[in-house]
Amino acid sequence: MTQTVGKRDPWRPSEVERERAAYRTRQRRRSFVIGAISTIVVVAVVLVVLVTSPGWQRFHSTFFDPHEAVQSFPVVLRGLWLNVRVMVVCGLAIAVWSLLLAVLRTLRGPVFFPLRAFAVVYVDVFRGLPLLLVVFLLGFGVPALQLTGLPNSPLFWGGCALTLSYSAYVAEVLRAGIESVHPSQRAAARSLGLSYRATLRFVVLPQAVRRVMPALMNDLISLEKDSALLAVIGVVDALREAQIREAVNFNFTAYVVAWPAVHLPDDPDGPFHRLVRATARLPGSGWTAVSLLSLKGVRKSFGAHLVLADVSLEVQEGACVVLIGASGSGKSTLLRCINLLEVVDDGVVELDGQDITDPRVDGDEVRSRMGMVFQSYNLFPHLSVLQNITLAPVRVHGVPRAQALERAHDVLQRVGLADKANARPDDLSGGQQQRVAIARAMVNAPRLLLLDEVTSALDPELVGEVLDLLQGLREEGMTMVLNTHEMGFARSVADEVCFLSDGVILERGPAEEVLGAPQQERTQRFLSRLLH
Ligand SMILES: Nc1ncnc2c1ncn2[C@@H]1O[C@H](COP(=O)(O)OP(=O)(O)OP(=O)(O)O)[C@@H](O)[C@H]1O
Repeated sequence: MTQTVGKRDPWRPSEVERERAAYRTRQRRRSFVIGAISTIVVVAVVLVVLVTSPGWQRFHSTFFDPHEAVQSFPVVLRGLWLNVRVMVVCGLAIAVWSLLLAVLRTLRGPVFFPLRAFAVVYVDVFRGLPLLLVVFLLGFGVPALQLTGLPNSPLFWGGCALTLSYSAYVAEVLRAGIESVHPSQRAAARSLGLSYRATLRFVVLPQAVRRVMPALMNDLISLEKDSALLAVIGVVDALREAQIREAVNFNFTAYVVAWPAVHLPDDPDGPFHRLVRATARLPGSGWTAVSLLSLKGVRKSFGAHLVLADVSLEVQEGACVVLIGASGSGKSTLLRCINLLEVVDDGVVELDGQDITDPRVDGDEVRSRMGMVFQSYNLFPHLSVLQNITLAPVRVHGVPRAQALERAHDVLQRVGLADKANARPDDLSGGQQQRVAIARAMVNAPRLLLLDEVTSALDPELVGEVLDLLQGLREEGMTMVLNTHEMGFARSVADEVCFLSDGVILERGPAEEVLGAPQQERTQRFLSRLLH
């Protein structure tokens, strides 16, 4: 346990760090002020040039003179208003339809083949057809069929043409965004118990949309400009009005759019301790060893590559089991199978006596009872530390937001990062990010904590802070299964060490036995390689 009484708190920012942060804030403010002043100056210059130009009177009377107005609204502006309405309504329809197409295209597995195929064909067909042709076909073709029940308005069909055509392009942009989000983000969300839909909504899409925003803005501006094409089927928009007025020979619509510190808890009766004890140990003063997790004959392969051949393991309530083994021996795969992030080919995984590999079991619910921490943290970069931690409690467990925030502050305090609640993950050091990831996995007091090489992405000096934290959890009785290459850490936390080789647990036992006096020749070789 780290003792901080009488010493500088190592997790609090130093004077130098505070000064650097203040300097960065001052720089940001200065850039903002310079940017704002430059913008105002440029806009003012453009306005002065416009208003003092020789053609200003004609320009003004064309667009703003009330004598040119129909129904007290200047006709060109009336056309522009139509453009804006088309853009808003079509924009919304395109957003919904293209998102659906993009998601359909990213579905995997043979069950979704027809939906995926539909989306592929749709996108290819509509991207191949000239927009003008679609406008003609729908704007003239459908009303000509005189089908009962369908509107005859060219504006309606023109809007449909824009929506159908643009959705194909926007769907591809969104798909690129969705696929650009690293799979580890999905794994992290699923490990928190978020359903496929919730993962898409709260983790994948916010990041995807942010990345493709510039491309989406291009499409929105193009949509505004292309709404002028509806003139060919008799819709009188701003450009058409302007042509009728013989006033301008530039695309007014486009112009308008362009303006427009690890403190291990000092208070063992504090809320965090109680939370952990309540779930990690059985009630009463005594410690009753109960098998929380049980693996029987687990088998997993990727294609022809057999990774787990036959793994059986019992993890007692409150125990810490450490998996060791050569790189590629299947340690991470085993953790992912326990967390149902991978589907086992054969065998049984039981949590609290329930067979969680049964296909009828709700995987999201099972995952929400476990916490998983990943080697590369897998924090959600678009959310603050606090939002990362409260996402699962609020969205999966239905905890009221205020209560979730309170819990989040508790765990942040616990991992020594109370002052980083509003920071973004990218603004934290590796060790701090990993502590946030542990806080995120801990916030719902999981029955079981899975830790996948949580220190291997860290600099040696940052490793200590994470190991201290895990050591503290271990002492509080949290049930943990972890894999690590840190043999010192394994020795200090493990109740049992399992050596994985060739898809099986080749040797297991108390840390001092397996690490100190291994029986198997392969374990001896592995350990001696680590030491030299
Ligand atoms: N999704 C996947 N598709 C195909 N092969 C995979 C996949 N995930 C893991 N593997 C393979 O399974 C084997 C075991 O990988 P795993 O990550 O479980 O090993 P590990 O023991 O955790 O290794 P390390 O200590 O290097 O992290 C490796 O050969 C890896 O290439």
